[in-house]
Amino acid sequence: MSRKLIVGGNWKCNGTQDDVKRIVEFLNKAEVPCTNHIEVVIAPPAPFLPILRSTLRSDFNLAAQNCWTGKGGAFTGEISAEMLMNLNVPWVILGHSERRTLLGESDEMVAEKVAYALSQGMKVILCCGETLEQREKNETTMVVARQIKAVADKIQSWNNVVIAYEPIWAIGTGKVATPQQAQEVHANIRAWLSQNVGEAVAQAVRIQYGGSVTAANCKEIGSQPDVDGFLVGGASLKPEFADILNARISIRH
Ligand SMILES: O=C(CO)COP(=O)(O)O
Repeated sequence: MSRKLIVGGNWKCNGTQDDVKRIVEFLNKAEVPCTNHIEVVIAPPAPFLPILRSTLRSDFNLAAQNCWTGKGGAFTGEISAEMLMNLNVPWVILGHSERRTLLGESDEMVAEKVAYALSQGMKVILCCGETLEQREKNETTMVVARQIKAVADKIQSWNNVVIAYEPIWAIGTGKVATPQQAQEVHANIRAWLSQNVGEAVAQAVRIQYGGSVTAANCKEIGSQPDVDGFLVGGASLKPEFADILNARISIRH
């Protein structure tokens, strides 16, 4: 089955207004030869969403990096899915390992967020991934399955969900997973979905790889059959992000 590629740029908690101008400039100039075959989703820090909405090219979409578990209200510091929809921000990244580990988001909380965002018509990039210690103990498959099961238990449809496999040991470390390591986990995620949700969902859900992706290493990882794109952190703030968008395409098409 052919799945449309999806590449995300997760800026995390980085950038100033000047950086935004500079980044939008190179994004708007980037030549992406075949937007029919690739979806691009940019996730700036929340305060910059409106300026990106009005200055970023319209064929690139926007994502928030988090949202609340339910309807907005007395939740100081939070952002609701309704607000994001109101701002024309259709995507949200949920369950990023930085939020799981630094802010204590549990599998259940992430699953609640995913279910609520979907109920409001949003599209979700659901992150999962193991620590180095878990990988060394051969727990990768179990950990990733547990993270995905929590969500599977709470949602009816996977139509608007993309999974991002981001091994924690590869995030921001320069230590990228080998193409074989990425492919193995992606194939295991698909096998889990096939057994527990259904074969059609397993074949249709897109799975991105994230963790130290650069223009130099993305071709090899992206050539794996179960890798449907990337979630890029550090390199998404640099002009090389445009090369990542193009590099992947030249392999499959
Ligand atoms: O966490 C990531 C994307 O969500 C990956 O970050 P880096 O590309 O900086 O390793």
